[in-house]
Amino acid sequence: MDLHGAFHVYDTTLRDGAQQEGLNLSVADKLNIARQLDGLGVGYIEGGWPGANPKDTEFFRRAAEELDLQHARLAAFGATRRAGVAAADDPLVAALRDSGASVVTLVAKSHDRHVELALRTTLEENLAMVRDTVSHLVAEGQTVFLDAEHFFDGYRANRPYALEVLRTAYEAGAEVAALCDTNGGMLPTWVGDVVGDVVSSTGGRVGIHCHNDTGCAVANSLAAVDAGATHVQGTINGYGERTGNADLISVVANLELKLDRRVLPQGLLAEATRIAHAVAEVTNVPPASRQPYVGTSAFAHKAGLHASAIKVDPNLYQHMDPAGVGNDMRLLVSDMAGRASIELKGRELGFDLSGDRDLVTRITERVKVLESRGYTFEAADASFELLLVEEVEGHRPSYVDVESWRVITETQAGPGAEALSEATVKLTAAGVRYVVTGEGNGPVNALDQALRQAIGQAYPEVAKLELIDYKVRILDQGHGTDAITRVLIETSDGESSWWTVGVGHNVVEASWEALLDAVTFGLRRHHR
Ligand SMILES: CC(=O)SCCNC(=O)CCNC(=O)[C@H](O)C(C)(C)COP(=O)(O)OP(=O)(O)OC[C@H]1O[C@@H](n2cnc3c(N)ncnc32)[C@H](O)[C@@H]1OP(=O)(O)O
Ligand SMILES: CC(=O)C(=O)O
Repeated sequence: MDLHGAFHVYDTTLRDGAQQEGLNLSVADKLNIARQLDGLGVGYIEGGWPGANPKDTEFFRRAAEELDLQHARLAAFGATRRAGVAAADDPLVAALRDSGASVVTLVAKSHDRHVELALRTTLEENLAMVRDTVSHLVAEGQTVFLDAEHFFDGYRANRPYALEVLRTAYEAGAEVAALCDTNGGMLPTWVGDVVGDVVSSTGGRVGIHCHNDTGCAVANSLAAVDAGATHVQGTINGYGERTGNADLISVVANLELKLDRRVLPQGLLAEATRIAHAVAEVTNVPPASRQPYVGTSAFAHKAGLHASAIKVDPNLYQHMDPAGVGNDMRLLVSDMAGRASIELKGRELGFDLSGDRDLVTRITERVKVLESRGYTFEAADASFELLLVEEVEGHRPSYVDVESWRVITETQAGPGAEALSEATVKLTAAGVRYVVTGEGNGPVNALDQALRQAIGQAYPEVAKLELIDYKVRILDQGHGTDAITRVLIETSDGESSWWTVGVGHNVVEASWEALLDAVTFGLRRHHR
């Protein structure tokens, strides 16, 4: 498939995505993301604006040396020459020319008001800026795309001029004119009408670049493609200025899976979930669980009625097979579960509960009662698994017999003195009684230390377990310090992680319950 011919999938995560508030990428981050994007099979990776800042200039230098792209071409982004300056003499145009990128995407004004107010030049000079810059770079051997900024607003204000900017670019050698909904205010039918007119009026290749200010960036991009655009821009996870750009994975998945258009190399869409999450790791922006296609909740089912139909055929409550984008179906257990949810969750965890209606009913009812007391099993799979094992095997998995625990917090007198907690745990493990004291900077930390030191003497594998996240939620607000507290704990053994839950009037008591579940689950996993 000729990715650069039939249809352009153009990623701007490293340029417009990096314009998102709170997102800051180093050169190494950008190189890492570029490799991920190439793994997804996009046709173009816009790497940034060389010449605008040292980091982007450095990115293009290192990309030329270090990136071995299999699918994508690297694009350098920049603006048309300044008014009144020859393109060859404009330092920012020179930086694009010398970037080593084979493609340059030039942002140009196409809205008459912007030309006059922002550029403070004449409409004629703006056309000359477009013409000179495109032809200069084409003459230097680069492929040039034009990003027509504020195109849709400009088209409404002065259609002949907006079209004239595009025609000028095409005549100077631009291969694509991407129509930008820069302020993100468009709706799909409006975009479709304008793109259709541009395609028939200019005969040039049209692209689309949408922002998400109306929540329609993906829909607007699809409307543009439907109307004849053959170049679509977007970003991974929809990063971008303000409310972001079109989420490129949603756009591409819709094109491939719903509209039957091949826009990525065969098989690579199945990498989408992994890549979206890998990019989120680099950007350090937590991935949105409800993100279409690739979110962890995208194929998660909570309602009992859904699960009972899914038991017959998952497609009854799913718009597609999650494997198509590398995602997984998940069953959530909560007070909204019915027997089918429990049965399916059991299957997911390796238990066949299908033949025992009473058992499934008992587990379902127990979950509902516990959830009414504040437990949440959809967020604590490991605690649910222990409950399941207890019901199936008739006893709760246990490696220790806890006799007692206590914790005190002490503050020494004097300026700057910090509170220190000390916990004592008494338990029997593998037939031996242990009395162990642990210290920590808080009561839960001290308890965690004491518990793991005590168990660790009988089961050294506990040393691998690490508490990696801890969440506390007060459940019945209004009761002040008498409220019920729910604690969720995430624990890792270095290979995977799991969540456990504890509930109590006392935050330390709730934490202890979640800690004990966490260690029990870890040991059970190790011994299996
Ligand atoms: C719609 C978009 O998101 S486009 C991408 C925008 N991205 C960025 O702005 C990030 C990178 N930008 C930068 O680092 C800086 O703004 C630079 C290096 C490009 C320019 O910095 P400065 O020279 O300090 O100018 P400043 O940012 O204040 O203003 C932009 C200048 O570019 C001009 N300009 C804006 N759009 C264009 C254009 N399409 N073609 C040519 N010139 C343009 C403006 O008129 C202004 O000119 P002036 O300095 O004569 O007033
Ligand atoms: C070019 C660009 O990012 C925009 O117009 O939104």
